[in-house]
Amino acid sequence: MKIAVLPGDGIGTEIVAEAVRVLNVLDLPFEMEEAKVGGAAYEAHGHPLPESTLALAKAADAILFGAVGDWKYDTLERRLRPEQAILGLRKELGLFANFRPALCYEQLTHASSLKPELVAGLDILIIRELTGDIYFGQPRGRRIATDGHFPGAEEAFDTMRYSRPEIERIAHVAFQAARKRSKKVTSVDKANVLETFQFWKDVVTEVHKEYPDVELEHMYVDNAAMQLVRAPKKFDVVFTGNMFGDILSDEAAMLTGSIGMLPSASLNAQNQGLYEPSHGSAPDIAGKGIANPLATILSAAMMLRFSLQQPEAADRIESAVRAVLSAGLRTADIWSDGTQKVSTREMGDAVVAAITGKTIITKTTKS
Ligand SMILES: NC(=O)C1=CN([C@@H]2O[C@H](COP(=O)(O)OP(=O)(O)OC[C@H]3O[C@@H](n4cnc5c(N)ncnc54)[C@H](O)[C@@H]3O)[C@@H](O)[C@H]2O)C=CC1
Ligand SMILES: CC(C)CC(=O)C(=O)O
Ligand SMILES: [Mg+2]
Repeated sequence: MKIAVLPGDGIGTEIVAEAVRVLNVLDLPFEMEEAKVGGAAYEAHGHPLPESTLALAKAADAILFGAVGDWKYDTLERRLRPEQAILGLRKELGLFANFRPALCYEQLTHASSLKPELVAGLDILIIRELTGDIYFGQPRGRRIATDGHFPGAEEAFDTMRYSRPEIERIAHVAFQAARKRSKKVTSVDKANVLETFQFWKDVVTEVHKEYPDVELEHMYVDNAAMQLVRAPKKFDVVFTGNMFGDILSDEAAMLTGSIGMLPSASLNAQNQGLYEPSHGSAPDIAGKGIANPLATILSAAMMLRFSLQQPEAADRIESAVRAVLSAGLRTADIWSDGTQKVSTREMGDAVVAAITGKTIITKTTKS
């Protein structure tokens, strides 16, 4: 089982180190190889996604990814910016299906910014199309406007587009995922304004005919953003395009307590996958040792289940995460009165201890 390990930038290196330690105690025949990506790769090789990193990712059974980006690269020309590495990997590997499960662990009900009763027991799955939409559409650029409100002025433009096969294949993923859950899909669009999303809605409605056992509702994205914080438990599978999914998944993260709790899997048609937390490189807390590694550790569990056919090992990781939360350990982002604040490393130590059957060290057990 070959795993490409791409930590990236900022907290990426800190959180991936913990996920790798967790994988290492599972006693499975992993072959892990690490490579630079994002700003780190730009510094070392002059490009955020060097050929060698891409080749490693392509040859691997699965990829464990941290995060890329830092404010200091924001003035680079776009093709050299760290974010192009993750976009490039998604495109080059055809990782069109992004799964972002948002689970509110019972121990974290009070860590959410919403009232506990709104999030207790929350278990929704965001399915986001990942290789199309305005993030990849061409043409894009800057030019002098020849029409519009200010002819002759500088302007910038991007292209939102989806083809029928792109929508069909991700719709099948969403309906099939819903079949394994509560059999309800909410397709989120902006069909009232955008032609791309009227087409999305039409195609999703057609594909739905093959899944009569699954309930389909359509919702405009502005309403979906509101309903997610009004009554999130009414959703089961939230299914949407690349940009809306990006935004709604960060919103959903807060239902679970923190963006540091939201794992993700990005799969291609061959079930090869890239596994990463849903958050970014968090330059504001990088190097402080306080980032929450659980989203990355839970992404490693998804990797074991989705790409490496090791469901029992995935269960072991997920049970260990529950155990450390039950023991009261919290990184700063999910800390509340009465719980014990721990560092990134200590959280990793605790998950490792829980997996290996050792006592999870808390302040209470120490004294
Ligand atoms: N897949 C990727 O590699 C992504 C990269 N980015 C990049 O990351 C950089 C920072 O972007 P932001 O908009 O600030 O988003 P971000 O997700 O990195 O951070 C947003 C906020 O959440 C906090 N946060 C994120 N992860 C955390 C964790 N594990 N534990 C505790 N707190 C955590 C941060 O401290 C920050 O306050 C940018 O360069 C951006 O382009 C952003 C999203 C995804
Ligand atoms: C850096 C972006 C391309 C990625 C992002 O925000 C995401 O996938 O959630
Ligand atoms: Mg995002």
